[in-house]
Formats: sequence, structure tokens, C-alpha cells
Amino acid sequence: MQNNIVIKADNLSYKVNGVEILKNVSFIINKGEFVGLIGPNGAGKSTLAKIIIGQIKNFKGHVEVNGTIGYLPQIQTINREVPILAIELVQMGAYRKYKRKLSFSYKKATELMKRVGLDSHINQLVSSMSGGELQRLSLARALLSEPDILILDEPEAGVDQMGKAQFYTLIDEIRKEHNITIIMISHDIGMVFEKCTTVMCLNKTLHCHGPSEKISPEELKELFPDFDLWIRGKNHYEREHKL
Ligand SMILES: Nc1ncnc2c1ncn2[C@@H]1O[C@H](COP(=O)(O)OP(=O)(O)OP(=O)(O)O)[C@@H](O)[C@H]1O
Repeated sequence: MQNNIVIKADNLSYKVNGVEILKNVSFIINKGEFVGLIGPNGAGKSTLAKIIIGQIKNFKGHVEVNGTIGYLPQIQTINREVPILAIELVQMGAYRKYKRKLSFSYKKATELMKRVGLDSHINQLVSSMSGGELQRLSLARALLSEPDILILDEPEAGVDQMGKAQFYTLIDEIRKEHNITIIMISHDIGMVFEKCTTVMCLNKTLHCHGPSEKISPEELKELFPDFDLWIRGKNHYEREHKL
């Protein structure tokens, strides 16, 4: 694989109980891209992410990953009832890398919590944190193992519009600071077109894929026939904020 390619997928297909979830999906993602992965409910976005991270193995086709991956699952999957402190949740991100010696990761976890704006929450119970705070906490946890690629599954769920915009900006800054590649699954088409360098539109097959400015509203309308928010980027954002 060429040096600048971090993920190469060839003809990925996946069925569950005879039902086709993904069909002949092929793409290349280059180092440093900020990819927005969009598509309607049930399009196969999370399934594709699980194939890339190696959680699903019985697919057809081939996927090659050049680098380590940090994964932020959907926020709803985090069990908020476990009595654990915020800093401990972040340290858990080093579980594999430091082989259980969590004390090694304390300093780094503290630095990352500061970077995501949670320095005053270090000793707070996870159960008492807000949705937006929890999302940034998960980001710090995923960054602890210094991944080359970060995959985020709907990080904006449960976060208000302003929180969303701040989170996307934070992700973009971190992408540049750490020189990492980001794949973000999202339902916020406007935000994706504003912040991501590349857009992938999936609905079982890959409908369109390319630089965000090259994807036409017509292509999006084809994927989201009932969707009236295809007016891209800034216009959509300004409308949302009534600027
Ligand atoms: N283990 C499974 N058993 C049965 N069906 C599954 C399984 N995993 C995924 N599916 C189905 O595959 C389809 C794609 O699911 P997936 O979660 O990948 O979609 P998605 O694009 O991430 O959707 P959403 O935007 O709603 O989160 C859905 O119809 C889902 O019900």
C-alpha cells in the first residue's frame, strides 16, 4: 500500500441472515483526511466502521489498514452507571498500550482532559457528566493510545448545535495537531459539508465519495429523497443559528 494511503477497501460485502447490509463497497482513504460518512438510518455506516476496526470479521472482500485505530462508539453505548471517575475512564484508553499499568497513563490522561476542555472535571463521576462532556471525555480516552486513525460514530448525538460545532472544530484541530486521519459517522449533513475534507455517502453501496466541494446537491437528494437539509455548509449552519 502506498505510504499516504491509510485505509484501502476492496469490494466489501456483508450479509446477516441472508440480508445484504453492504454490497461491493470499495474506497481509499488518505492520511490526514477528515472523512464524513453519511447515509440514512440502517445504511450500514456502523457496520462499515466495525469492519474497519476488526470487530466484524465474516465479511467478503478485503480491507487493509495502515496504522492504529482509535474508536469512539455511539455515546449511548457508554454505561454511565458504573461508578468511575472521569480520569479513570480516560486512562482505560491505555489498557492495551500500557498493559494494565494505568499509573503510567495518568499524566497523559490529565493532559488530554485539559486539551478537550475538561480539566476541571478530572475527579467527577462519569454518571454526573453531561452528554457533551461525555463525548469529549470519550475523545480523550480514544486519543490516549495515540492512534493514527480516529473513527467516531455519531459523536453529535445528544449534543446541542453549538456543542456540535465546537466538537467538530476540536476534532479538526486535533487532526492537524496529531497529524491523524478522521472518519466521522454523522447525520448532520450541514456540519459534515462545512468541516470535513471528504464526504462518503453510503446506503448499502457507496453512492458518492470525494472532496466535499465536489459532491453535488443532486447526488445527496438521490440518497436522501425526503431530506430538505441538503443545502450545504455555511448556509445551513447560518440558518440553524439564525445568523
Ligand atoms: N448483527 C446484526 N443482526 C441483524 N441485523 C443487523 C446486525 N447488524 C446490523 N444489522 C442491520 O444492518 C443494517 C445496517 O446497520 P448499521 O447499524 O450499520 O446502520 P447505520 O447506517 O449505522 O444506521 P444508523 O444511522 O441508524 O445508526 C440495519 O438494518 C441493521 O438492523
